[in-house]
Amino acid sequence: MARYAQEDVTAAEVARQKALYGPLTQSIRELVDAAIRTEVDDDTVRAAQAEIEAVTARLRARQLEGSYGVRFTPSGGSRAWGNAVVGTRNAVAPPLVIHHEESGRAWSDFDLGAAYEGPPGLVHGGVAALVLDQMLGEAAGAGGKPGMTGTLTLRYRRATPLGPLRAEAHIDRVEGIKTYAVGHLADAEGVTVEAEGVFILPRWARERLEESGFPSRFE
Ligand SMILES: CCCCCCCCCCCCCC(=O)SCCNC(=O)CCNC(=O)[C@H](O)C(C)(C)COP(=O)(O)OP(=O)(O)OC[C@H]1O[C@@H](n2cnc3c(N)ncnc32)[C@H](O)[C@@H]1OP(=O)(O)O
Repeated sequence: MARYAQEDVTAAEVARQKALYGPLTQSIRELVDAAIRTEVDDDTVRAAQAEIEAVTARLRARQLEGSYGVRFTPSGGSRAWGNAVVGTRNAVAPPLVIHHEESGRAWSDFDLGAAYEGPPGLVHGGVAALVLDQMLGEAAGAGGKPGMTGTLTLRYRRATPLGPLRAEAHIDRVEGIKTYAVGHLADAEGVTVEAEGVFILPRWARERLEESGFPSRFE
């Protein structure tokens, strides 16, 4: 079963894999967008489907048993390459590159295309929640206070258009194992969705931290 794991891998190997899988993931994103928007004839669609199935079979020739998990590297970094928002190997993830500040701040400029639509031309509310959950969690982690989302509250102030967007978050306050973070999603006109959440270091992590120095911050 996938979980948090410590792996013995060099920085050069991580870089090699990133250079290999990053472009693969981007190609699959392009494929998803193309499948939504194509207007080619039926035979071309069927031929494309057969080719995609052949590629899928090739990739399945050798694969992990479960999901990717989160892997800690000897240098103290971590890889969450299957993550639904930032995973390097996850084409379902919006292409989010998140920047951090140790003061407990995170932000990202990104573009959401046709694959993230809810109402016509607008970002799906669940996708906005997905992005903001991660963004608030990253702010908590950047401040050295990571946790699982306990409660996340969103206010959709106005519709978010597909296209270029910015998400920002910061730690509002810390109360022991509970980190309160706030943030928002914005388009060029200003804020569209506001979020606040509490991120809690779960009991099992607290116990492991006490026992074996489980990393208390992610890099
Ligand atoms: C450089 C930076 C990189 C950053 C990388 C990191 C990125 C990561 C980003 C990831 C982002 C995405 C992340 C994801 O997607 S995380 C996935 C979505 N979240 C979950 O699945 C969480 C499921 N729930 C749990 O695991 C547990 O219930 C948690 C961990 C939440 C608490 O279980 P625990 O066994 O520890 O709880 P406790 O009973 O000892 O209580 C402890 C305290 O907490 C208070 N409480 C309990 N539950 C809630 C609640 N639901 N809301 C508010 N408060 C709650 C409780 O009253 C008590 O407070 P107090 O009475 O002491 O005051």
